[in-house]
Amino acid sequence: MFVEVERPAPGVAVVILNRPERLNAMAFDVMVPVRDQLVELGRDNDVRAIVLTGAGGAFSSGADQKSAGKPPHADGLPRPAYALRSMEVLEDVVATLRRLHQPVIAAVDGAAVGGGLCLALACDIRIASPTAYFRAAGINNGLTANELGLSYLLPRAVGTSHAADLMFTGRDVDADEALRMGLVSRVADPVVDEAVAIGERIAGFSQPGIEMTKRSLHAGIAAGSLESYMPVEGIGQLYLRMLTDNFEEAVQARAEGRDPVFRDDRDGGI
Ligand SMILES: C/C=C/C(=O)SCCNC(=O)CCNC(=O)[C@H](O)C(C)(C)COP(=O)(O)OP(=O)(O)OC[C@H]1O[C@@H](n2cnc3c(N)ncnc32)[C@H](O)[C@@H]1OP(=O)(O)O
Repeated sequence: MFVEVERPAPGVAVVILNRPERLNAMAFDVMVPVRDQLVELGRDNDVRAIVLTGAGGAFSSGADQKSAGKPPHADGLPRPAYALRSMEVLEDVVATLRRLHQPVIAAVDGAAVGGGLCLALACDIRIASPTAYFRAAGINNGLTANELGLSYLLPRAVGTSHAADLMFTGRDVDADEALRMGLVSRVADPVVDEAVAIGERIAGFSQPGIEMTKRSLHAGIAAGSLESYMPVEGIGQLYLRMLTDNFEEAVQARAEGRDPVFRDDRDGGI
């Protein structure tokens, strides 16, 4: 199996790209099962946070340049249509990461190159090991550096100046520089343990609170204007306020000097 799923702590699943001999390159027999596993975990209400990582000291070296294999349902297609199907498989993984209810934490060790960088960017949180490095590699391959949403995701993560630097130069960014530019939020060793600890913390909060926060975060990043967006965000806050007692519990717990215990089922759901 080129994909492993582990459950190291309550509420936390770890999805591991597992083809270390190719630095977890994104062949179809890796990425189709990754997509399927993510969809499966998205339907599992006991999974409150997901960690995405790679086996053997690499996150992913991007598109498989040796033997990517065949995308599903592409037999007999002319070359341009075949190429489109191939991209769609990889794009679907990026879109799935974003669509999941649960926050996804990329735990990057070693290479996050080309499509591997895009996978990390599609996650909600990125953390790096001290030996992680990142490269927008399209340009190094004589192509464009626009792939799998990179030109959407990267400027939103690090700003246009850093994004342009990385996309036009194809240079490597090490973990410390990635931290400085905001490409990752932490450098930690062992990186997966840190990611699981973040997942456990997330799993302790209100489930709809976390889900709504993920929705709001990404809607906010993509919103056209602050003034049109604030009411949308506010409705999310009110929705939680009206449908749970969590806010009252948080205030009460603070007054009593204890940790709050959140319950999300006052009205038995919607
Ligand atoms: C839509 C998406 C588009 C894209 O993703 S475009 C980007 C595609 N990816 C790349 O251009 C990266 C290609 N790989 C590299 O540049 C280097 O690798 C690295 C910098 C990532 C790592 O270098 P080092 O640490 O020296 O390792 P190593 O000896 O080059 O690789 C170890 C084994 O892994 C295989 N491998 C590495 N990357 C890929 C890949 N992308 N596709 C298939 N195999 C790969 C190699 O060949 C080799 O294997 P062997 O020892 O048998 O020669």
